[in-house]
Amino acid sequence: MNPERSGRRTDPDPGARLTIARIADHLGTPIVGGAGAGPIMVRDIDDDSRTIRPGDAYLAIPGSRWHGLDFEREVAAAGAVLVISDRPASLLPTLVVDEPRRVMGPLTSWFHGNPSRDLRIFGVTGTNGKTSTTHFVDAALTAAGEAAGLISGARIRGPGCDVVPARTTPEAPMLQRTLATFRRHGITCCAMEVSSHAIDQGRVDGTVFRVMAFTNLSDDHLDYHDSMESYFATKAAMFTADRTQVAVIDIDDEWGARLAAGTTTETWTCSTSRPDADVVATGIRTGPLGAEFTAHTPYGRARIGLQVLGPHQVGNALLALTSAVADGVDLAAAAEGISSVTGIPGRCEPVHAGQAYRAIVDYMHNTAGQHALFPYLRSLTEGGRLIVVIGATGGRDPGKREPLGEVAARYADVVIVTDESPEDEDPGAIRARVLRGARRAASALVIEESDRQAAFSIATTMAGDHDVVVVTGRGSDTFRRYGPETTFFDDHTELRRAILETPGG
Ligand SMILES: CC(=O)N[C@H]1[C@@H](OP(=O)(O)OP(=O)(O)OC[C@H]2O[C@@H](n3ccc(=O)[nH]c3=O)[C@H](O)[C@@H]2O)O[C@H](CO)[C@@H](O)[C@@H]1O[C@H](C)C(=O)N[C@@H](C)C(=O)N[C@H](CCC(=O)O)C(=O)O
Repeated sequence: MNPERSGRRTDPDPGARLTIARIADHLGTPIVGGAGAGPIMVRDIDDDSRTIRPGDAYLAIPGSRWHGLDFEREVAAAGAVLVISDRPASLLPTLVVDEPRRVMGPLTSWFHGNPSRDLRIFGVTGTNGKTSTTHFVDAALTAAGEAAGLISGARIRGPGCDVVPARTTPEAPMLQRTLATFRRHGITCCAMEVSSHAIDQGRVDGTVFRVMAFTNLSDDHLDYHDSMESYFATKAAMFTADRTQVAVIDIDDEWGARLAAGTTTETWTCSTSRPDADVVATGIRTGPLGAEFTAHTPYGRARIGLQVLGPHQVGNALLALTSAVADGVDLAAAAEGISSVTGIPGRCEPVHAGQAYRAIVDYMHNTAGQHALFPYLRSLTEGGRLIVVIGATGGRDPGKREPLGEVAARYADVVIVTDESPEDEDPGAIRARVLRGARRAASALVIEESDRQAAFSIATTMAGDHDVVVVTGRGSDTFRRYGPETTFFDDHTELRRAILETPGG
C-alpha cells in the first residue's frame, strides 16, 4: 500500500445510491463479468483503493506510477462491488470506458446529482495567493450571512466535514462527494482553490463555477506544464462561458491582463495600480501588523483593514472582494468579513511562544513568492537579521532549487538549508542544489542542516531581539515523505517547539 495520500475521505452523501445497471446505462457501456450484477446498489464512487468502503464502485485510473487495477485485490477485499476502468477487472464486474480519468469528473458529478449546479462555487486559480484569496472569499461570504463551505489546500471545512486535505484541489470523487454533503447540509456557496494540475487532470470537470478568480501566473510547475504558454493555456481553459459564469481577474499581473483581454464570459477586473479596472485599490498602507486600503467598486467604496501580514495580501483581498461583489454580495459585509480574517494557515503565519523576535511560517516555494515577501520581511527586522530556513520538495521542479537558494540568500543574512519532503529523491542532492544557489550570494551566512527540526533550533538559537526567523516551503502541509516513509511534521508546531526549547529564548 502506498501511504502517500493521507487526506481523510469525507463522509458519503446518503442520497447518492444507484444500481450498477443505471450507471452502465448512463455510461452507455455493458457490464463485463459478474452475471446478474445489474441490480446491485452502488453507494459511492472512489478512485483510491485506500479509502474504498463496502458497496463502492472503484474507478481504476491508469496513472504515471500505477494502474488502479494494480489494487483490484485490495478493493475487492474492502467490499467494492464494481470497477470502472479501461479494461476488465478479473475479480469484479466492470464497466469499460476509453479514458477513465476523463470520465471521473462528469460521472461523479452526475452520480451525486450535479451538486455544483445547486451551489454558487467561487473558484480561485493562479500560481500564488490561491489559499489566501480562497480564505478571504470564504470570510466575505460568511459575513454576508451566507452558509459557506470551504475547499482549500489547507482545509476542507463545512457541515459534515472538516478535513486537512492531501491535495490543493481534491480528486473528482472526493470533490463531488464533498459538494453533495455541503448541499445536503444547506450550504449555498463554496470558496474553492483550483490548481492547474486539477484543471489538467480533469478533477474539476463536471463542476460549474459561478465565479473563477485569477491571481497571477509565474514560473512554477514547469516540470509538469513544459512552458509558461501551456501553463497559461491550462488556466485560461477555465475562463470560458461553459465552465465559469463570471471571470474575476487581477490585471496587475501581466498574464492576468492578457487573460482578461481574451475571456469569453462576463469579466470583472481588479487592480492596485490601474484606474481602468472595475475594482481599484487606493490608499494602500502596509505595516508590521497588516495592511489597509480603500476599494473602489461600482457599488461604492469600502475601507479594508487586513490583520494578516504581507503586502501581497492586498491584491489577494482585493480579488476576493471583487469576486464577492461581482456575485452581488453586499460590499460592506464583504469588506467586514475580509477585514476580520486574523490568520491564514501557513501563509505568512506568525508563531508566538513568548519570544522577543518575530517567527513566521510561510508556504513560499517559488522565486515570485520570495520577491513578493522577502523585502517586507526584511523591513520587519528594524536593523536585526533575516534568518531564513529553506529547502525544496522532491519530485517536482528541480530547475527552481538553485534560484530558490540564491534569491533567499540575496535577501537574508542567514540561510539554513534543510530538507522539506524529499519524496523519492536523494535529500542530499536536493540540498546540494539549493546550497549551490545560496552560496552565489556572498553576503549571507549559509548553513546546511539536513534535519528540519535541528535547522529550526539553529535558527531560534541564533535569533536576537530584532531578528526575523522565517521558515519557508511547507506552509500548512503537515506531512513529509522520505521514500516509502510518510511522517507527520507541522512547521508551525515544530517551530514553536524549537522556540520554547531554546535556552533563554
Ligand atoms: C502529477 C500529479 O498531479 N499526479 C497526480 C495523479 O497521479 P497519476 O495520474 O500519475 O496517478 P498514480 O499515482 O499513478 O495512481 C493511479 C491511480 O491509482 C490509484 N491508487 C494509487 C495508489 C494506491 O495505493 N491506491 C490507488 O488506488 C490512484 O488513486 C490513482 O487513481 O493522480 C494521483 C491520484 O489522485 C495523485 O496522487 C497525483 O498527485 C501527485 C502525487 C502530486 O504530487 N500532485 C501534485 C503535483 C498536485 O496535484 N499539486 C496540486 C497543487 C499545485 C499547486 O500548488 O498549485 C494539487 O492540486 O494538489
